[in-house]
Amino acid sequence: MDIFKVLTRGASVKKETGLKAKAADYSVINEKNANHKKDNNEGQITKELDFFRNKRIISEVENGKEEKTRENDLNEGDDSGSEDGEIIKPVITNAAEASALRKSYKGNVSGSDVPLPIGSFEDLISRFSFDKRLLNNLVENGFTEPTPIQNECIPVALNNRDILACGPTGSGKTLAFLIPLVQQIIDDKHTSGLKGLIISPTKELASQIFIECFKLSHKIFLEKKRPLQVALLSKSLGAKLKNKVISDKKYDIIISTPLRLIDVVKKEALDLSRVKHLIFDEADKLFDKTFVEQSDDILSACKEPALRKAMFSATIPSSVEEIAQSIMMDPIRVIIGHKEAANTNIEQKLIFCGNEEGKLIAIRQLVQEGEFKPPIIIFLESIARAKALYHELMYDRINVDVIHAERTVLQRDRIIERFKSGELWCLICTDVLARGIDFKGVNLVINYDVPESSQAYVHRIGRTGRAGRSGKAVTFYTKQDSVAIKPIINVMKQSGCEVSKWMDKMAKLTKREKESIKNGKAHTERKQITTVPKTDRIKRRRQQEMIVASKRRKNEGL
Ligand SMILES: Nc1ncnc2c1ncn2[C@@H]1O[C@H](COP(=O)(O)OP(=O)(O)OP(=O)(O)O)[C@@H](O)[C@H]1O
Repeated sequence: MDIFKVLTRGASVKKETGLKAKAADYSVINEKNANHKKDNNEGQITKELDFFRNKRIISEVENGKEEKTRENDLNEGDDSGSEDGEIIKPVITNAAEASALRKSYKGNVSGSDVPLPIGSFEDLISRFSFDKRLLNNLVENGFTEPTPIQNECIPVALNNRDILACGPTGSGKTLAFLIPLVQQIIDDKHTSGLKGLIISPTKELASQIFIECFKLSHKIFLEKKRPLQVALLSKSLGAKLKNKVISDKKYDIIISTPLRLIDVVKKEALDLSRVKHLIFDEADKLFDKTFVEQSDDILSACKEPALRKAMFSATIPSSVEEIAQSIMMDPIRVIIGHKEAANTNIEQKLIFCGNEEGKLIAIRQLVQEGEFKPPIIIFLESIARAKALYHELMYDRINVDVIHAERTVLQRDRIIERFKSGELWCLICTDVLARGIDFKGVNLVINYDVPESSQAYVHRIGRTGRAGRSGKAVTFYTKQDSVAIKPIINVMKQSGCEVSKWMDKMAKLTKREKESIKNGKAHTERKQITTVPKTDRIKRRRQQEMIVASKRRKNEGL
């Protein structure tokens, strides 16, 4: 069967054999690996985020139903602590072992009194009296060995130190801040109220962090057999807090976007004065011009003198480092890999398309050549362009949908769920999904439009090649991208990709060009996306208008 037919196959075909089986089975594309992939992905989909189950969890947490289940769980026995006296020897016991381990994953850790990294999760038991229930939750979720960013950041946080951490996309930064946070809440079980606050730039990412945190704190009880309470600050929870339907003392950890949090704090519905651990995920985004004021407001509302602060991202430009150094107390800086590079599991490629029409032709060529292997994410620079490409690819009968800020939360959730389950093969989006979102099996990322900065590029292509998997990223560029493409070539070089001589020569940025990129002026206005001749477009629009008018007449009973 040719690849184009496979791609344009509708969801109805999948229903015959069941969603999971189909989601797992890209067999037509890679027949050799069919069985292997099927086994892997089936497990992954059931274990991974069943999105509607997650939605239920969010609302059950708000409505308190979850507590009942957890109370029942309590009767199954609390095996926290290490009362059985079993002593597990830490794997990393001295500076020489630490240095060898760091060398193996190109870790650069600096600051005063840097603690030894952990060599395994078991190390935590002997070194930090780690909660066994928490360790069990890690293992039950399939996390048996720490990733490098976790090797380093967990002991730093458990030593109650401020952290500035930078590690590749998809390398496990979420657990690197969640594991010590949950342990610290357990250790602090005698004080009630909000102690841990995690800030994320988007709702989707906040929701993903919440689910991870929820799984990690499963069956963990604090003083008086009270379950550890985690919440996502959703619109409805915000309203309940404002109306005092729920007490703001109820939760131990809250995950939120900046604006929603500030809204609730300003209405005095949530008190941040006792927060002891404040974590900024995607910190460079939260301290750029879009969010810096809100982040500052949050910092001011957290009045606890011993407040521990942590910043995590795959990209930390020097401007953010400066801010971090000014707001943190004697921080430890953890860098895994090269700070300016992308994840080395991603094969990166540039395609010159000449002009805008050339980009559509390039996509069709990828399809023809069998390079368009789902699941695929395509990034564009604006909502209008994302919508336009969606219509073009729909017209080509590709199994595609689009996410951007104008779609409702419900629409966005549904599309993400369909993409995660494998029902939807190609997802078009703006930068709203560029950061943090963990779609595990993405095969290919296409930058239909050159991203506005090297950081945006690293995050966009980081939606593939996650958790040790490999992935591909293709960036289209035209004559008008001659400046904007330069930082991308530099990232490719830093990530160890082969760069031809002419590309290398082209990558050198003048002072003026650097300035124009910094001010977002490297792009000029792009031409509309379409390969359909103007007369055909007018014909299509007229047809559409006639259909709408006919429907309206029918509704009006004419
Ligand atoms: N110790 C571990 N063992 C196995 N898998 C892990 C481990 N830690 C994290 N993962 C998995 O790795 C994937 C990527 O993790 P995560 O989303 O935290 O990456 P990230 O570094 O925050 O990426 P990004 O920079 O894109 O936000 C997730 O699917 C997560 O479940």
